[in-house]
Amino acid sequence: MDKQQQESRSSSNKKVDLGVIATWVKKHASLYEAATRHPFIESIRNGTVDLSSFRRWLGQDYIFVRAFVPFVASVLVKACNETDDSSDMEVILGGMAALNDELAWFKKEASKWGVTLSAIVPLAANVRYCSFLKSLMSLEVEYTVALTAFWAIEAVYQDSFAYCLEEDTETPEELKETCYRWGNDDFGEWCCTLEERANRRLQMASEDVRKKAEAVFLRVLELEIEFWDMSRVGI
Ligand SMILES: Cc1ncc(CNC=O)c(N)n1
Repeated sequence: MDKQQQESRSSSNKKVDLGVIATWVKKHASLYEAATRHPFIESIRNGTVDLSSFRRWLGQDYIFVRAFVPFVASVLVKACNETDDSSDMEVILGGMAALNDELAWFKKEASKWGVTLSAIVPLAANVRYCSFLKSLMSLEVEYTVALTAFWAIEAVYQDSFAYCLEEDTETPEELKETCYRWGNDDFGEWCCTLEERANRRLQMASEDVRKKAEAVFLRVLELEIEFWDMSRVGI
């Protein structure tokens, strides 16, 4: 193999290694950072978090997760119908199983913080996010697009809460369990697997579907930022 061939080969290998999603995260780094290093997350990490903000986030997130379950179920149905590879189904099913524990955890955590879940009224940003999830459940939304959204939604939480658990942070002891729920290494690895599954689909997708998936990724980041913003609304 001559030198030129080697170079083109190594540069194309590099592209494959990076993956479509990693190139998007790089390309939209400032929006990604705004979603994963939000002032609410920074305040947990440096210990200045206002506990009424935390309570508000907790109640709103319970409502979100209840809407998230049927969305994930719709991704699972699409995987079963459309993919040639059963690994996707297994990864998605793992995510669904975790949501079962998560709903129980929210109830336990809410009672610890004196938050009455049955009395929570969804705020505007939450309503917007939940209707976005609903729109993604449509049969017209391609599996690859829905899978990318699923990855993005999970990755923002994983990245944000793992950041609060890094060494030499001031995260309050009583919030560590919450951070650990999404910031733990197993969830991190599961998110990487989900990213790989999404990358695989994106790579074989048409330009049109890839464009739609990128737009959905950006919309998820915006909605996550608005969701974190909600914690700051004074009541
Ligand atoms: C607003 C929002 N985004 C992502 C997650 C994480 N996924 C499931 O728990 C979440 N709980 N809430």
